[in-house]
Amino acid sequence: MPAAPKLATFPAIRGALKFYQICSVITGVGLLLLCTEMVLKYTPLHVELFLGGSGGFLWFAQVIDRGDGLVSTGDGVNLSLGILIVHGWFYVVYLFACFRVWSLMRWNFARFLLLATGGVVPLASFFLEVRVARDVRRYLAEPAETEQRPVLVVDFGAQYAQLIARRVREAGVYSEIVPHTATAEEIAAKSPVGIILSGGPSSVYEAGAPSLDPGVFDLGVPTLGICYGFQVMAQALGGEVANTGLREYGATDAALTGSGGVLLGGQPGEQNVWMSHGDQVAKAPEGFEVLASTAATPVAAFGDDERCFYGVQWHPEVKHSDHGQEVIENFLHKAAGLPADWNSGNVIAEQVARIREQVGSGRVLSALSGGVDSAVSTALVHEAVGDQLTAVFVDHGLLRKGEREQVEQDYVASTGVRLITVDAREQFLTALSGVSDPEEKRKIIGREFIRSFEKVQSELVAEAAAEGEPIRFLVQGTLYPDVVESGGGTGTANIKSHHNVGGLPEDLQFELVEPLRTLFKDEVRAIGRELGLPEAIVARQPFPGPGLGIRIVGEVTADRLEILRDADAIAREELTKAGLDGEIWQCPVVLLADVRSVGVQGDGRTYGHPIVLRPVSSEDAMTADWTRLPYDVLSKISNRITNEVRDINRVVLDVTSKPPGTIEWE
Ligand SMILES: Nc1ncnc2c1ncn2[C@@H]1O[C@H](COP(=O)(O)OP(=O)(O)OP(=O)(O)O)[C@@H](O)[C@H]1O
Ligand SMILES: O=c1[nH]c(=O)c2[nH+]cn([C@@H]3O[C@H](COP(=O)(O)O)[C@@H](O)[C@H]3O)c2[nH]1
Ligand SMILES: NC(=O)CC[C@H](N)C(=O)O
Repeated sequence: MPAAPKLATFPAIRGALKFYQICSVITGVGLLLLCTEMVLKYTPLHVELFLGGSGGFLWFAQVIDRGDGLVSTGDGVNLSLGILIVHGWFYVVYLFACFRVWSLMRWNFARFLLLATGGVVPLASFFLEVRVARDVRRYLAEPAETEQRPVLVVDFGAQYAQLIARRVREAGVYSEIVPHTATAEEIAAKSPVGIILSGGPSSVYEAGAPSLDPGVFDLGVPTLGICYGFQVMAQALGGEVANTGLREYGATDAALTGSGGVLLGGQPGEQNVWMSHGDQVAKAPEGFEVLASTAATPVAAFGDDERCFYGVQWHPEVKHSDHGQEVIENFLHKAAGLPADWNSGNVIAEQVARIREQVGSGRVLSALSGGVDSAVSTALVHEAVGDQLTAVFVDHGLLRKGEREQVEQDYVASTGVRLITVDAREQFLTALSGVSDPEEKRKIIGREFIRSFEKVQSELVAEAAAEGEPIRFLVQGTLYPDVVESGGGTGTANIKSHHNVGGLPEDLQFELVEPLRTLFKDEVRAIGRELGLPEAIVARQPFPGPGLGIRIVGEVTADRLEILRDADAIAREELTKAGLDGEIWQCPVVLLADVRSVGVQGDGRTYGHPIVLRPVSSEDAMTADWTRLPYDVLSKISNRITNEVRDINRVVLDVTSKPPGTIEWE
């Protein structure tokens, strides 16, 4: 079955259905008239209907068969001929109406051909119209019942849009992010139960600053503005935003005005909030009550209970705001009245339904790396479509020691999914030969991944001798941070092209199935546990898809890979032995292959490469800190690597947080 239509197309689908229904009735009636006209003309009756002329207002004139064809004898307007011409032309309009519904609904081509028969088979258009209207209406009505209605986070290019969405989900309410360019109609089509306007780097009064379709404020949806979003709200609703020269960055004391209203009620009158702004709301819009202020910002929070509009100048989504999560929860539960009923169980039910709808009876390949993300996405799709799924693991030669065997044994043993391993070591190494630019490496790896999946799909099709129909769907364990870092947010910079997002080739033929695309790793782990995946898989530390390829600074060669693989195995073994696996997020081991330093080993001079240890702690990989590992563990790792791994004479520790560094070196 073709892909499911997008929510944003719902208004267009409704319009197209109405147009199609009108056209169906006209075409159906036209066709019946045409049939009647033909019966009258071509059966022994041999008459045609005329308007005006010698026979009166409406009359039948004989048609004479002269042997070489039928000849009209009437004068006036030949209605029979008119019906024929009008129906012919209107059939073109009818086909267009069918095409519109068909393409918006993304039905298959056979269905279009069926709809087209409505204009040539008597009565068919009436039956088809009933079927189409029922199917489309059922589809339009379904999401409200089966899909979670979201709180939409409108992204104004914020660093923290994803963090806001995450905090909302932590409060037990489903949340999605939309760009600020979304129109009121597109937002309405998602049936949001709340809207949160994010922060952003611009100033609302500057020309070209990101703005919001003013119609969004007329949708009657409870709305909370944060920082830039607070200022957008103030400006759009008749307040004033100005640059007074007073700025606040970091920890700031805020004082509630009175009880703080619904938004801040129950919180201490004086509290520490985290600010990051240079502009401020100089005047709250009509109907709003000021709820808090700081020394530099008289209007630091406001609310209009009647319209359920609220705003705060500070960032309640960051942990540094002492009562931040309470602000978000007050907005969601008390102001907007939303229950805390979203959890990983809902995600499973919803995603399973969505996947079934998207994939239908088609066959699916799932890119399985053995990591948490792909293990969970594969398990979800397996739950949805069972044996239609085949998992594919690519051994690209950039894996760690023992990884291939682990994936082949662990995953298959615990899930029973059919797994195909592709040996693409040669292919990847050849493609990477001579390349040392990180982005170029990532793009090559992304492309070779897809080429490997394409190879498997043609082999599978050939194996099943399956009417030659290609496998169109490819499952990837893409998470939200992969999308954002690849520049997939609105106005967000491309930090690095994650192979599964920004590194995909332009000629990609697969339709992607990415059920985890809006989620963070810890949310994905919760879903994995809910699906019954073993802890050994769910708790695995992340390992990037491009593997050791982006941990060799310099050209990737078989020899360098072997060195890095040995060093990595030692670091992992010692960290596990010391019981530190649960404490760190991951510990990339990086080979500075294009760097050499002088050393002394066995009384002789060495000129070897350094290895970098990068242990990091993180909540979601969007930010990270370097992990303070015990010295004796570091010392053990360093000793073993310099002793046991050839060509390595130095081990260094990376003590950079993210930002400014990223977790991986490339
Ligand atoms: N060797 C591989 N074979 C097949 N697919 C892969 C491979 N490596 C990565 N992928 C695909 O790319 C996606 C992104 O990789 P990524 O490393 O972010 O996720 P992961 O490996 O599943 O999980 P984790 O980040 O926890 O290691 C994976 O979810 C998977 O779909
Ligand atoms: O599947 C992936 N494909 C990639 O191209 C990629 N690059 C980084 N990572 C992993 O993502 C997290 C954040 O890494 P960075 O701070 O280096 O961006 C860390 O957990 C990294 O290991 C990747 N995962
Ligand atoms: N963090 C923000 O949203 C900042 C908003 C705006 N640019 C200001 O400086 O006030």
